[in-house]
Amino acid sequence: MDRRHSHRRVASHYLGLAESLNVKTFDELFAELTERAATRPAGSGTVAALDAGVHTIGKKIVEEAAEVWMAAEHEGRDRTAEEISQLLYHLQVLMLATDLTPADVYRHL
Ligand SMILES: N=c1c2ncn([C@@H]3O[C@H](COP(=O)(O)OP(=O)(O)OP(=O)(O)O)[C@@H](O)[C@H]3O)c2ncn1[C@@H]1O[C@H](COP(=O)(O)O)[C@@H](O)[C@H]1O
Repeated sequence: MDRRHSHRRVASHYLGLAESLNVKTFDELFAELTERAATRPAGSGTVAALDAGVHTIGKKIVEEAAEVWMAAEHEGRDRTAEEISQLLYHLQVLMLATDLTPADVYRHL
């Protein structure tokens, strides 16, 4: 099975789960980003980040991690939660760029 077909299968699986929930979970966001990577819609920030490559994505992760730290020390719970969501997003972009799925990560938790 080629990589693009595999991405579509994963996306289809996760998008099915997302329909029954009111908030986006980690797995649902991953499904959405997987679909973006496979279909490459115009204007997608995810596609732009993937095209920029692992080095650029990695720098963004470091930046977002610092913003999480600063928010936690100085900006309160809501801002911290928002920054964590952005960090999770960029981690997922790195997972896609390195061909990792949530299952690959979960097996280490
Ligand atoms: N959850 C996110 C998400 N979190 C963070 N980000 C990106 O990360 C950036 C983080 O913001 P910063 O506060 O660091 O702002 P910034 O420094 O001005 O950002 P940059 O200009 O440096 O990218 C945001 O501007 C977004 O580009 C996200 N981009 C997309 N998503 C979701 O991912 C899905 C796919 O998005 P697209 O690929 O853009 O269609 C959609 O559901 C989006 O809601």
